[in-house]
Amino acid sequence: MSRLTLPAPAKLNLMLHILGRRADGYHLLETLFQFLDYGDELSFAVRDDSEIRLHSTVEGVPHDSNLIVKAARKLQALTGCTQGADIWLKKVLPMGGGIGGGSSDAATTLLGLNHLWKLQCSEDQLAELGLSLGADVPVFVRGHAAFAEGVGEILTPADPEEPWYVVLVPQVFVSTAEIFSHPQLTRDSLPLKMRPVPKGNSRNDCQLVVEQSYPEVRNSLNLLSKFTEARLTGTGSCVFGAFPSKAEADKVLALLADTQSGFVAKGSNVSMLHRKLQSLL
Ligand SMILES: C[C@@](CO)(OP(=O)(O)O)[C@H](O)COP(=O)(O)OP(=O)(O)OC[C@H]1O[C@@H](n2ccc(N)nc2=O)[C@H](O)[C@@H]1O
Ligand SMILES: Nc1ncnc2c1ncn2[C@@H]1O[C@H](COP(=O)(O)OP(=O)(O)O)[C@@H](O)[C@H]1O
Repeated sequence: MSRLTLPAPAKLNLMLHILGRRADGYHLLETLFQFLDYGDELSFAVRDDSEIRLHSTVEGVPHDSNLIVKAARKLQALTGCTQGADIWLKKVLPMGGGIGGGSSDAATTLLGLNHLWKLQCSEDQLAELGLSLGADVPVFVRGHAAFAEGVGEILTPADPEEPWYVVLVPQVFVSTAEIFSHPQLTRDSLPLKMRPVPKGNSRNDCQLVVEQSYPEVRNSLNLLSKFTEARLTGTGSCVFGAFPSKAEADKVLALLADTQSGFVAKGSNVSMLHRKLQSLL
């Protein structure tokens, strides 16, 4: 049986402002998403029965709770598809790092199985289905860098610069729910009136609270700040800084390698998943 292998790229939140809170407790955001040419890898093979089997384990995540399995089952339910899938995951992205690994895995599953099962669901349908799995899934389904509003689901395509990034991975798990329920979180940023995001607006409103709660994150920010402006992505724990070339980013990562885990990756406004899918058509 032939396998379809697809990437599930990471994302960065190049800025993140919190404007308020909805009645259901979810926070209203303005954030700029960009992809990285770096991520997990998923392989899919069609099954003739309707089973969804993920053959790789993700630490701490039971099979049926994995966003990959949930995405596949939701797609079957939406379309009435009677085929199943064997799925393999090569996990590269750190979990709970604010770089969207779980959401990206879910989006790759939706697009990959839509292709393999020949469902012809529209991008709008898949993005809507994706939103029911997580606020970050739709941007991965769309595959273009975007300015996001609402809880992250109202997307306007954007084309920020595509530098090389050093991404540091502090060895702590930051819970998104914990940060969003923190009493000291800033929740009153004013909406931006201009697009693209004007210079000087790249702050992340979660950063202060995360730095206060996690000294490892503060330490990584301080170290990277010696070379370039360093910021938190999402609710962390990962921090990142931009460089004009791979060589410069590699050099900085090497200088920090004694105490820091991390990687170097190129920013990309078209996700590598979509580039790969395009090449299959
Ligand atoms: C903050 C962002 C920015 O990209 O990224 P991450 O750091 O998680 O990658 C996302 O909006 C994360 O969205 P998502 O990944 O769907 O969040 P979840 O883990 O499902 O949310 C966990 C909890 O955080 C709170 N939450 C989440 C998103 C949001 N806009 N407002 C919230 O208040 C809710 O209490 C929710 O139950
Ligand atoms: N395929 C998956 N990969 C990673 N995490 C997953 C996956 N499926 C479910 N999860 C759950 O989603 C949580 C958030 O994961 P992840 O998307 O990597 O972090 P973040 O939202 O901070 O970028 C994990 O802690 C895990 O419990």
